[in-house]
Amino acid sequence: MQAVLLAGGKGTRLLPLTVYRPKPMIPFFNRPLMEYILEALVNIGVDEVFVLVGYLKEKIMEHFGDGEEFGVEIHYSNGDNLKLGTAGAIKKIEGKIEDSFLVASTDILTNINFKDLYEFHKKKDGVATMALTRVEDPSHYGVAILDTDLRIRSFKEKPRPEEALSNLVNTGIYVLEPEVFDLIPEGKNFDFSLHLFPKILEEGLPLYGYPFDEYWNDVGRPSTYLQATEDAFAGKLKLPQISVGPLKGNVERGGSLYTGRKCVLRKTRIIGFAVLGDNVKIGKNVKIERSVIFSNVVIEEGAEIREAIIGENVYIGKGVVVEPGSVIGDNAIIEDFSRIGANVKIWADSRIGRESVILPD
Ligand SMILES: CC(=O)N[C@H]1[C@@H](OP(=O)(O)O)O[C@H](CO)[C@@H](O)[C@@H]1O
Repeated sequence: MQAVLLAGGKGTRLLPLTVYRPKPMIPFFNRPLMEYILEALVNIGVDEVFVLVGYLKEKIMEHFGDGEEFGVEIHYSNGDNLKLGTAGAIKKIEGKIEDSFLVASTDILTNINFKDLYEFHKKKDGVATMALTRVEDPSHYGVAILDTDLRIRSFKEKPRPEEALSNLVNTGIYVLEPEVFDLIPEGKNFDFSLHLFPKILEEGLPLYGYPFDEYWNDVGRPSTYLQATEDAFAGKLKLPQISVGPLKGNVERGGSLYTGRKCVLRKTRIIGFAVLGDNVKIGKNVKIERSVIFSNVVIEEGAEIREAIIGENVYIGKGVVVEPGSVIGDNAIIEDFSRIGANVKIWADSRIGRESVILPD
């Protein structure tokens, strides 16, 4: 079975974490995000994957290589997929697709049953099937309206609240028939949601919706990334090969901890959860609340990190306070007793001198 992974986007909403890594390489429980979806596809028998790369593609190609390590044959598309849009980029692999194929974004975490989705598509026999989930606020997504046979009757990308006629939204997961290639123009910017699906509907071709109840989260924003982390600890999002459990050792009780290799923690107070990458060194009396800290980070005595994401190779000095919603880019140095206010993004490679206060706009 063949699949296509969309991995070329710039990940703007996750800046500054995407300054030096593309979104599919953002660590989630210390593994690149894309590994989870790749593994789920391999588990249902996908044996050939085309990864459509663009922004910082070398990082993805270096990590996933020819796919052997992941039990799958991986090919990468060349060229500038950013200009072509999601659907325009798949046009390039037209000649290589033999049968119905799965397409998925790489910035999502989901427990969707891909096998069931694929079988649904085969049974309905449409030209495309879009996997759908229910959300409270559909205005950030593509919204579908289904008839009783689950055929999509209308689809609107990011509608205004008054235009959103359902709360069933596009999850960025599709099954397509090779005939959709005929609808995609060559070398032109063409997007799945903005162009391809509207065109399928316009031409009166059968497009089906597959609503599912299993976990799905778009981790393209810092808040949804932290929410997915919490959901994994709560067991709502099931992560294969990763067991997340309650605190052990000399870490104070009260929160959940997941660490990579070679981490050193002293008396650390965890509130909610903390996820650490490899080689994170944490000084005495540090307080971490509902935060994710990437690899090679040092956090000195008495610092307080609340609801934040801390990039790789960051140094956090003594008594520093990082307030909720903040994101600290790779290699940043935050010197002793500084305060990073709520929702502040500290750019990669920044240096914040001691006792500084960085406030939101
Ligand atoms: C233009 C486009 O591809 N829009 C998709 C896509 O939105 P982004 O804002 O591009 O992430 O992913 C959403 C699911 O995460 C989906 O609901 C929407 O239809």
